[in-house]
Amino acid sequence: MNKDVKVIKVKNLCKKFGDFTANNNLSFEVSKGEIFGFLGANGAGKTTAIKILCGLSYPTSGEISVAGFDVYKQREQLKRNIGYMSQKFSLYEDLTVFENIRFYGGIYGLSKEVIHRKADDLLKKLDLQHARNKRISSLPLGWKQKLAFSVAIFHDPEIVFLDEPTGGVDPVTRRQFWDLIYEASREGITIFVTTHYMDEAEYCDRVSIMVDGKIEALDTPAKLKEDFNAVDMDQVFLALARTATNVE
Ligand SMILES: Nc1ncnc2c1ncn2[C@@H]1O[C@H](COP(=O)(O)OP(=O)(O)OP(=O)(O)O)[C@@H](O)[C@H]1O
Repeated sequence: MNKDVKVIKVKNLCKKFGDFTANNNLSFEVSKGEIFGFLGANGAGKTTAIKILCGLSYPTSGEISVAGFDVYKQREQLKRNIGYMSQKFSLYEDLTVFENIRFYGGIYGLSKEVIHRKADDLLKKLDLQHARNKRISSLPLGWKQKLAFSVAIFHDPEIVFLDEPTGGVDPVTRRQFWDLIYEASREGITIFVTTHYMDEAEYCDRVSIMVDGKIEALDTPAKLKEDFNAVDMDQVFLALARTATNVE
């Protein structure tokens, strides 16, 4: 990780839907190659913030740049320099493995030659050569997710946004998925990930925890555990949720 290079800069981000404030004055920075966990209970405001960081929705106010691009004025450049994967939006089930790779590679403007070369390398790395011409719908969920992640970074983006990428898969497959995340991070890709699995929160370099639209804690998992006198991230998370309930 290169701590000097900040690839995400967020200052006083607010997002309102009418009278309701979904993101309340968020400020944070993410370094190049960092694995940044973006946690919060259901409805805390994570997806709202991710949509803004991906250039899909405008903030109500705040200064935000992603991969060096302004989220108000440079949305198209921003989108070309990021990758995105979620549990819901992922690969086309009716297309084959290779057709999906070719489709996404084409969207990002990669040439036919580059797509073929990189697809060969990718399928070899994932040990999925035999599945090249199989429809996505016929693959196990764990393979789909690894493939979806690899496709999301196929165009070598600066940052990849992962919105609950491992929902519904078993712990062993999730661990393998995280090996791919570590590898991408070592290659300099910044990882911005949301998850409801607290063991995954432990794998992050830093974690922010949002409660009711506000970031209530942000640090390394080790420091958060120390601050909250907790044995694991589950306890940290619960302590914050409890504080929020008491305030109400
Ligand atoms: N377009 C919208 N109009 C009005 N309210 C919205 C809109 N989008 C989101 N919200 C509200 O903003 C709050 C935050 O939603 P958001 O989807 O960002 O939460 P989340 O942390 O991603 O939750 P989850 O973990 O369930 O995905 C919720 O109360 C939601 O109902």
